[in-house]
Amino acid sequence: MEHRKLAFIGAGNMSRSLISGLIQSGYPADHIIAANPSRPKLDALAADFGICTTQNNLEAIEQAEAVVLAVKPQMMAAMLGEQLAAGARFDGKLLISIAAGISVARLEQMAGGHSNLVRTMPNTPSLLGLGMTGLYARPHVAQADRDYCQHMMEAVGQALWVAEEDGINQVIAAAGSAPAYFFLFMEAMAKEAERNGFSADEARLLVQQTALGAANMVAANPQLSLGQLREQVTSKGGTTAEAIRSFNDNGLDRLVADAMAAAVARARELESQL
Ligand SMILES: NC(=O)c1ccc[n+]([C@@H]2O[C@H](COP(=O)([O-])OP(=O)(O)OC[C@H]3O[C@@H](n4cnc5c(N)ncnc54)[C@H](OP(=O)(O)O)[C@@H]3O)[C@@H](O)[C@H]2O)c1
Ligand code: PRO
Repeated sequence: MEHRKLAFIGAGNMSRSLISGLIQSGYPADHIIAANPSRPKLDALAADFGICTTQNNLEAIEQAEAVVLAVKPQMMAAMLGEQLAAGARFDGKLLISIAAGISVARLEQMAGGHSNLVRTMPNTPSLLGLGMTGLYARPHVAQADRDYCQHMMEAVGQALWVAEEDGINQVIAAAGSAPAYFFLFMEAMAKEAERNGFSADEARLLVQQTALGAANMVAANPQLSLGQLREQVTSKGGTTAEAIRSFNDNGLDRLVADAMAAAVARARELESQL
């Protein structure tokens, strides 16, 4: 992929995930700079990945061709306002937002009218090159800038463009927030395995290896539907059938649909507030 000078404004969890994945994919460390108000996360990024760091956002923005906006949504307006007031110029730069709940129209306002913007929604497995990212851009954004963002997200996992901006909120529900759903499910399983006599380490191993195996089975068998893979485990009159019956009797589909709808509703609410 093209190796533009890339700045991350905000060096938290998601920036770390993306930077780790990018470095693993061969992105040159001296082309990445991260800015953050406090030093510890910057020091860890410099030590772990050899990237450049600064506590001065403006310094990072000035030397970058592409700028990843990676602060919390609630901080975005203030952060961009401060940079503009300090003399930041975004002309000729590509802004890439990873923030939930801020529309491109609103970002454009926050960035002083700069409209070369791509809105993305990655997730934390990008850290391992196993991320899933949704992307959206308005029609005027150049193909070269779209390609750069897509290649960047493909360097840390898989990428999917959405045609309508609200699709980003659906990506949040199905991928951005979703690693946490699987962790929650695994936590519940590990708790029950512990209750049934396994040590914490044993319970984690049982759950972790099974989740890894199941996800890999899905990836390795594109010709099989998720339902077919489930059926392969489910012997007639056997144990799995009883577990699945219990999930269904307790309304698993409804629970999942409600949780995903709640994530979308919150994303839309943030869009209306920020
Ligand atoms: N985490 C995820 O799974 C995920 C997935 C997709 C998208 N996102 C999006 O990614 C963005 C960041 O989320 P996160 O989870 O990485 O949050 P986070 O871990 O809290 O990271 C945010 C970082 O921004 C820094 N920061 C605060 N004010 C700043 C400023 N004025 N200038 C520069 N940096 C500033 C914070 O520094 P201090 O801590 O030192 O104050 C912190 O390191 C959010 O917009 C979120 O919606 C997150
Ligand atoms: N983490 C962010 C949040 O919880 C956005 C998706 C994942 O809002």
